[in-house]
Amino acid sequence: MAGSVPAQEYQAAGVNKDDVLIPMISFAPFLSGTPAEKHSVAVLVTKAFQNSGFLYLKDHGIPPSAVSVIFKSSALFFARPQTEKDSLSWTTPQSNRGYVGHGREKLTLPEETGGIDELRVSIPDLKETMEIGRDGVDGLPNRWPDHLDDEGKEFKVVMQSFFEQCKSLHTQIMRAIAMGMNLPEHFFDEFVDVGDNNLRLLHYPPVSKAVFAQNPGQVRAGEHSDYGSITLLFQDNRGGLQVRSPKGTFVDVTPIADTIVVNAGDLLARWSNDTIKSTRHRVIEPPATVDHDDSDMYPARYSIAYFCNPNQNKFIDALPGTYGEQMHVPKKYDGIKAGDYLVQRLAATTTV
Ligand SMILES: O=C(O)CCC(=O)C(=O)O
Ligand SMILES: [Fe+2]
Repeated sequence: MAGSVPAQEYQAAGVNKDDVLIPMISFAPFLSGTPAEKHSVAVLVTKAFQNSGFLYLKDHGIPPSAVSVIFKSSALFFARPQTEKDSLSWTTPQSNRGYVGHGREKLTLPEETGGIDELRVSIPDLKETMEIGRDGVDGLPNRWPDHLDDEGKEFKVVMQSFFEQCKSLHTQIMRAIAMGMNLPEHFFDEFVDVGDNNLRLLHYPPVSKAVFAQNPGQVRAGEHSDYGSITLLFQDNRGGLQVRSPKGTFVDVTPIADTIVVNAGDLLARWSNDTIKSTRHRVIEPPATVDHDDSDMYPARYSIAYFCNPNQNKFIDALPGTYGEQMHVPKKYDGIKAGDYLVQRLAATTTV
């Protein structure tokens, strides 16, 4: 494009190992740059989704102060007595809202779901989560702690506000993908405007090092891919997130301050006729290099995942330009309603 800014200017090293390239991309030029700058960033973002399925996003418009408020509020929530958390329990995959206690979810690969109950008992994920959905959906209330105390009221306010900020960023990133795929910039707007997204607060409690020594298969969160369009992941500085490389090794997605790890989910991969990759990832005990203390416990880890989805009622069928006789590329999947797809996937990993 004439006058366009070289793409490299917005891209710095993130992770580059074992054929996994996770670029660091500054989003500011997309949000407020010239049309040429915007286009350059859109191409970079789309390439990252097509290449490793992962990228680090900086200058994304969500202020660090807002993120730190959410982490604080999340830590306060998980510090509540177990009985209070249990009173806000997650109920069904359709609702996907509420508190999920330790060991209740076991993230797995699709081919493993037959043995989910046995797996959950033998090597449960070492985590607890709080799931927050779009507010105001008939019959599917969020499990807010606002009736408990002032801290619970505050929790509701800050989470609602963060939910909206992340929802806007989802729309912007989908606009970047649309441009990068030579679709009209606002192509996806009508697919994501409802905000059928899911804000998941994660707490991986401190865990004895012996647990990992005794169970070679033990992880903090099992290997899986995400289900929806994209995930916005905010991590603390503890580490442990890894993606699976094409070589089959696991590569650390090292925490980088003030960035969001953004990855594509299975539904976006399907929508793109697999031109975009939904890459498997997991959370292990942090890499040995970080772990030089003498304690026999690994400290806690907190993270926040905002799972973005197309509107539940939207029919997701292969995107224009991703298949066709002229390209000699067949359409790989039947169309499916977004809500049906997501409920099927959630039902496979969690017990009611
Ligand atoms: O905690 C993390 O860093 C990742 C969690 C995750 O991948 C998930 O919940 O889908
Ligand atoms: Fe994930």
